[in-house]
Amino acid sequence: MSDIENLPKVIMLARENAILGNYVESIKHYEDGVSTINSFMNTYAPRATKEQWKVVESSIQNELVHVKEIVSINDEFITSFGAGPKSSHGGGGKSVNNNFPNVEIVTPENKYMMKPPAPAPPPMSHKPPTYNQFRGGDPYSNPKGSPGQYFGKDINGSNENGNNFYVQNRNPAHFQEEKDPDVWDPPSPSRQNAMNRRQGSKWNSKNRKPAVKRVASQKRPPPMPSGARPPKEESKRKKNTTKPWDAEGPKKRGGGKQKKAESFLYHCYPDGVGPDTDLISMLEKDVLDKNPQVSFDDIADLDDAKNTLQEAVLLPILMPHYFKGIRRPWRGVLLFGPPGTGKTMLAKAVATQGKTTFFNVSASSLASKWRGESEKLVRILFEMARFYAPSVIFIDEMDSIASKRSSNEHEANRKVKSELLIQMDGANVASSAGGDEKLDESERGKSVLVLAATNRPWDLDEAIRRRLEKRIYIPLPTEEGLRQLFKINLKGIRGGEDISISELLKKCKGFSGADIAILCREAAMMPMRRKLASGKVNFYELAKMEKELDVPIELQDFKEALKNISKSVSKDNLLDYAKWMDEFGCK
Ligand SMILES: Nc1ncnc2c1ncn2[C@@H]1O[C@H](COP(=O)(O)OP(=O)(O)OP(=O)(O)O)[C@@H](O)[C@H]1O
Repeated sequence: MSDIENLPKVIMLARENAILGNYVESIKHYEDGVSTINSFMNTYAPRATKEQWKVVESSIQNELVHVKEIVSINDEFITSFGAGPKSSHGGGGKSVNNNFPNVEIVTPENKYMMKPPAPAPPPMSHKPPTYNQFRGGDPYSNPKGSPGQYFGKDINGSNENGNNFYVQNRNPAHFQEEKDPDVWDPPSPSRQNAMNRRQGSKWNSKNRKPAVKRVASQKRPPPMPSGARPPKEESKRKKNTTKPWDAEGPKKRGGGKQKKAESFLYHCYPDGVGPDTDLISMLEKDVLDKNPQVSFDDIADLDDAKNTLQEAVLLPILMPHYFKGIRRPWRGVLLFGPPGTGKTMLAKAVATQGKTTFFNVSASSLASKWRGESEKLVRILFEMARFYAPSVIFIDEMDSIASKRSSNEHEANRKVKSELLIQMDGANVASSAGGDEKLDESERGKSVLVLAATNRPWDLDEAIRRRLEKRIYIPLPTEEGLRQLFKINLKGIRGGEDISISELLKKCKGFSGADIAILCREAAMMPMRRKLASGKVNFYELAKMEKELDVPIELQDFKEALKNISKSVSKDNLLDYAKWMDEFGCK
């Protein structure tokens, strides 16, 4: 616990060191902070607060990424100007640069002898501080985008004289004669690299080559954005599909460095920093579900759907040679049906059983939260899925991003939809009709399956519908299904002798799996509610009676609970599903 209490102090040190240019120290403190949060989340943190801790962790990670970015750009700058040892790591740097013999470099000692620098040109990039600095921002102010601004309004990046250490020590503007502010220099190699990093993301549509289906003879396209540094030897190696979160993996392969290269982020950017670091980190953190842990046995009923999914996902992985040509794996599978019938559980079970990497994407969050970046996000998502293949990309609420096209549709929506179509066409390495014959051994079985779910299949865009080749109806549970649902939900809970399942089944006709789960939860709380309603105890006294309240659930409890709960799917709704199933569904 004491570690977590020290967290604010650690982060404060990390920020202060970043501002003072002591990046090694800063990174060390940030990493300490992140690991403190992680171990706290895994041990003491109350369940209810975990989401909030994740947010805190993510924002600290972001700051860490930016500090690393500054270090990397500084190193690059220093290398290209031959400025000797890597001063960006916290050292002072030389006062004279041998490549620029007539030009003094500003140090804290000689800074007041310098001429005021040329006014800064208009900012090109709205984001990281390093760009302003490379563009010759005014070092005697705290420029927009300085580390001070970057690390929070309450922290300024200045020393006691009001000057910004970082900018003073590293700004190329100081190395130059006074210039016409309206005339910009051509970018230096290092500046050009920096610009390319931001602008040259391969996921930006204008930089992107048209999606091409890969065949065996074509190797994976180079993942690095143009202009960024070439990947180090480690990441150039043949793709390793061992999951990075596999605890045994790195040990077997001998160390943390390799583990890094196996993550998609480090695969794209060997030093962990690049224009799309934020998006990749977000996807790795929020969308990549490392451990869905749902088995088919946890799911009641739905035998047909289970068999179809096993055939669609598991068999192609197990028998890749059989699933080629006309038997090639499905490109996409749609699970449709009323809400709360187990579609998400099925998708997770498929991923768990197939030991595939599971990407759990909620379409609405993809469309709204990342508006503007959604299209790029889709591209990175599929690229990441290919990297971690075999993978399952589960897109819940598919209708919300892939609804029918209309003339007054928002441009952003249209773009996301088109991107989805392009990516689905190229998603499955083994799905191209002719190319799969040429696939080499390592590519076989490394498929990416798009598994989509919707409660409104009739709203889907036709082109998307066509790519979801297998469309499986997930209906309300049958009577046997309801029986299994009670069994699953009441596992580990004592039931009174008087509970008649057949009586309950009659009352629960038309209930979904989610309705049954809620009913069982309500019934299990009834003894506690009765005690409270008797008026004999208050909340505090109740809290001391935990053992006394843990009594078997009785039929009466279910009857009481049924007064508060009713089915959530209407008959009309069921007719709509049946109609759509007749027209477009697969048996
Ligand atoms: N067949 C089932 N077997 C076991 N539990 C089920 C089943 N169907 C639903 N449930 C229960 O309902 C909850 C919701 O299920 P799930 O999220 O898979 O439904 P869904 O069909 O994806 O719903 P939605 O369409 O609203 O997203 C589960 O957490 C589980 O408790």
